[in-house]
Amino acid sequence: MSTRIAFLKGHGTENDFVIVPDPENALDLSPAAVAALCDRRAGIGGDGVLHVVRSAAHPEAQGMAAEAEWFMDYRNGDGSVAEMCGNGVRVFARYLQHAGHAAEGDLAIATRAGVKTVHIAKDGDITVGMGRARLPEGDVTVTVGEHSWPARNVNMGNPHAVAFVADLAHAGDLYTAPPVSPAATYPDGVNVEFVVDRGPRHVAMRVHERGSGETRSCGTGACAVAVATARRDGTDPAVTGTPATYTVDVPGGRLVITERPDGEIEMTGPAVIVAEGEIDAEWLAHAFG
Ligand SMILES: N[C@H](CCC[C@H](N)C(=O)O)C(=O)O
Repeated sequence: MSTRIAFLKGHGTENDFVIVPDPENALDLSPAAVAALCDRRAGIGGDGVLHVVRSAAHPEAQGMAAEAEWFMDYRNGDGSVAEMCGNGVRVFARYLQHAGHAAEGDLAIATRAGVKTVHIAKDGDITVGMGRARLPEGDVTVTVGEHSWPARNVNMGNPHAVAFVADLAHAGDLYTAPPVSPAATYPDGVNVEFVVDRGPRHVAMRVHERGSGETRSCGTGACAVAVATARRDGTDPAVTGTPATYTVDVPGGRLVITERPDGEIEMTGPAVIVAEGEIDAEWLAHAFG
């Protein structure tokens, strides 16, 4: 029998991930291997992979090792690398707790968008310090079939285009990436969110994620949506001097986003480890070429 590789399956508001613990960064997780793991028929299935590596063992995280012992090497389901994954950080923290590497309370996690502070609460919810949003000047345009909308360009470490629509059904089937123009705005692709109002400080969204397609939830996307909505509503905390908290309903559940007057954004939501098992290393090495 060939070597076995441990994995776990987890999700945060049904944004689901294959977790691959690899403290010494010994595995060669090629884009093809990631796509094989995420394949929902021939693999384990997931929107992405959380490769769990000690920061000191990864060239992109060594500089953060003094601050954060663990590095979330996040990959999208198509094998591409993304700067940040909000739901992924919560599930990553839950894995560290599950594996005995973290307890309730605060911990720091290294990511490609810098070190994120995480709080694991007694009630099980996890809060992530997501940092500040960047909102480059100028709207972009999102198109689905006959419909086009202006959209806010919001960067949460990764790129987002946030469009306010009258009905989430107008986003269509989201099987393919909605065209965003000018395309040059996002040379490396973009996550596209569609938003409707549900009440005061309460919205609902759908998302087409770069590298994963339509997902049931996007943590960085929910933050981008909350920030864009606060600008639309005139509740920008930097202007009002008071924090703005928005409830963001995603198809897979609910996230709560608070932006503070200093621009720092906190996201709170659930994270669940569903299963654990072993992968045949031979299969992974040859899956999908
Ligand atoms: N697809 C995203 C990364 C994952 C984001 C999402 N799953 C989240 O929870 O933030 C991108 O390529 O920027």
